[in-house]
Amino acid sequence: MDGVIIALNNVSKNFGRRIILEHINLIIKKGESIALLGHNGSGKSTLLRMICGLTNMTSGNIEYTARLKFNYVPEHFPKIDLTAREFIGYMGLIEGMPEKMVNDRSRELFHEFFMDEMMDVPIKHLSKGTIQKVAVIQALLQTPDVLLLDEPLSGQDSQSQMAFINLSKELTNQGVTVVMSCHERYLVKQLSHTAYEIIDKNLMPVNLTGLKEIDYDFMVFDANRDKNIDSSIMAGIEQLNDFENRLELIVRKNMSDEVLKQMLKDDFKLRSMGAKEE
Ligand SMILES: Nc1ncnc2c1ncn2[C@@H]1O[C@H](COP(=O)(O)OP(=O)(O)OP(=O)(O)O)[C@@H](O)[C@H]1O
Repeated sequence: MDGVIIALNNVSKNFGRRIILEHINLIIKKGESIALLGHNGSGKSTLLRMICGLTNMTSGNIEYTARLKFNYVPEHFPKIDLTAREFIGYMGLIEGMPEKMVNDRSRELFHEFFMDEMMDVPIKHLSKGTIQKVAVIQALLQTPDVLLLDEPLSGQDSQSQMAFINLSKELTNQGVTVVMSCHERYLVKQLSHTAYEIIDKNLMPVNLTGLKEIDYDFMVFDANRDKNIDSSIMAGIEQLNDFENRLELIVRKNMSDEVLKQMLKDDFKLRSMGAKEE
């Protein structure tokens, strides 16, 4: 088939006697962006790791049409003493890049991810979302053929999520294939050409046109440590990002009025509100 670089044929994975993935078939094309959805523990990371050979499959096979350079960004990254700049510098040198090239490229990437201020902070003191950015920056120092990302958007504020989505589009335009696991269902249509959901050990295609029908609003409130969000509006909140000084809510549009009224009634102070950018 045209442009196919990886084909998973009937791939299954067991851990001990537990079946995690069963008879998975998946075609991956050059320059494609694929999102993997699925609840916690459904097997998204396992699938990503099998694609790049970090985890063995129990049965089935994976065909690669060429020798591919993979970069894999795990969900969890060790909390080390090195600063983000030092770490990226060492990784670039290990990859065999000239020092100037590493410095120029990393400065550019730190800037794109709003990390100029944090380059010299030891990684162990950075938040989960920021550490995830460092891992992504490392993976982008040299453009791979296939970039595998485990939940790159979790813990990121909306601005960084958008920066990441734009960067990911640039990469796929350059012919890089991006496969990522993602919990942010509302971002999938902007992020990916194709999406699958792992349901009951199987890979099911997600209808992206269907996802388009859900519209979201974006609300930012001042953080209020003394208050909890009322359980009656939780069903309308697609995602909640709790930052030190603010609370970001991605809200289903049809429940926006209800969510806003309840939040104001509960003394949360609204900072800004708008339609979620496409
Ligand atoms: N090395 C391992 N040994 C045994 N069980 C494992 C191992 N790695 C993963 N599992 C189990 O396999 C299942 C799938 O895990 P995986 O990390 O792939 O899920 P996930 O969809 O990425 O989850 P999350 O969204 O929480 O990151 C989980 O039940 C997990 O506990």
